[in-house]
Amino acid sequence: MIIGGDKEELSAYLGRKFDSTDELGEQVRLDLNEPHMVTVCGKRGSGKSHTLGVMMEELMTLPAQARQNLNGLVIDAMGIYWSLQVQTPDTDLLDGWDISPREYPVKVYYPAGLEEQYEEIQQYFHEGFELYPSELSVEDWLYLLDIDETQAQAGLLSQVIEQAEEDFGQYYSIMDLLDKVEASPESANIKDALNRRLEKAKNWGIFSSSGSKIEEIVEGGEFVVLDLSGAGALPWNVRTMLTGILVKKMYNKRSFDRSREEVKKIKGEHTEVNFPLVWLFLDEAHLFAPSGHSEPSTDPLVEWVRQGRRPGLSLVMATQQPGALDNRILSQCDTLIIHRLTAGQDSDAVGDKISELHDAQTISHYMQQIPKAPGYAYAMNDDAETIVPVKVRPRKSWHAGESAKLEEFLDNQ
Ligand SMILES: Nc1ncnc2c1ncn2[C@@H]1O[C@H](COP(=O)(O)OP(=O)(O)OP(=O)(O)O)[C@@H](O)[C@H]1O
Repeated sequence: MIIGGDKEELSAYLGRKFDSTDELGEQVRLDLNEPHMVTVCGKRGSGKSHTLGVMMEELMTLPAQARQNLNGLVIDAMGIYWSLQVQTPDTDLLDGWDISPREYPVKVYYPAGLEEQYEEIQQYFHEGFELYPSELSVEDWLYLLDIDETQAQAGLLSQVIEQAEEDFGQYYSIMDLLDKVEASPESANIKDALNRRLEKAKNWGIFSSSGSKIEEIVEGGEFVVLDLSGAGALPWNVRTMLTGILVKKMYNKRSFDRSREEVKKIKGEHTEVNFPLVWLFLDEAHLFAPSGHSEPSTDPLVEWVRQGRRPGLSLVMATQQPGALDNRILSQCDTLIIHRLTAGQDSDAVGDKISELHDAQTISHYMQQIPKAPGYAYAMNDDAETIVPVKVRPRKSWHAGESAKLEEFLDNQ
């Protein structure tokens, strides 16, 4: 069966149906033809990141003509999806699934200024990305540098940004801002305080002039992993800011391109995609769009899930805590993959969503039936009348989300 569609060649092999016996049943596939907003949820260790990895693998095996018009983009805050490039060593797990180990041609980007830290592992981490400081508004900077707008530093920051824009247009660096601070007639205390904060921002490695601009990395036919784990250097608010900027840019570019395609269609002319359709993957989504307070990525993500279908934008998110996710996002999701959840706020959030289905039981009913082992889930789609029990297939590539064990470091391993 294909959840949410009917074209097998444009669908993802997610896994096989399970029931109360040990036998697995028919294939369960997910539609990839239309844009979808997918939430994968479940408690720690239930198999969410693994399921995201399976969907990434499936996107990369779509027919070539489909693939060249889409981009798969993983915002990888945990630094675990680079391992799609390595085939799984757990070949025993593949028995009975009719699949073989595989490596995938993924391009991994890291913050350009952190090149040295990534040197040892550059076989799998290919290229740096960078952002111009001018991509951020004065308000963004105040937020990132943790400066209150009533502080004197805020006034100085806004002045130096204005001066840098006058002198260099959009092409100024943090060094230029530091020079302007130095030349300012402000008191030494205020200048020192702002300098310290700007120096810190320089060390994040994203305001470098040696990498690719983030919008240049989203190309048709490519599968891109943006490693925001940043060798531990990127504070969380920088990750959410970067995500917000990137999501907003992709949304704007793709929306405009869709209008162009529609005009061509009306004129009966052949259309080609300029900016590709995007499947965006986001793990730990509740940290990027939390309920209760707003992060810089919240509004761009809400807009993406609300308006993304027309321009062909999809989102696959994973979260341990669906109850902590902005509920404008959960309510716009058309597809849910529910791994094992514990009772409480998170089950309730998902329970509300599945109660929209005609024949659904309560969430606690499903959680009583689900096996304890990782990889079991229930899948539902707004258009389907049912909720489907599925054992997610094993990964063909290496899953890097496993816990580090001491035994790995013993000589005889
Ligand atoms: N469908 C599956 N088949 C086989 N093994 C699986 C499957 N799903 C998950 N696993 C294994 O279970 C373990 C936990 O999976 P995973 O890392 O995806 O959990 P998670 O829910 O993302 O956890 P966390 O919330 O801690 O990130 C891993 O060792 C993974 O290889």
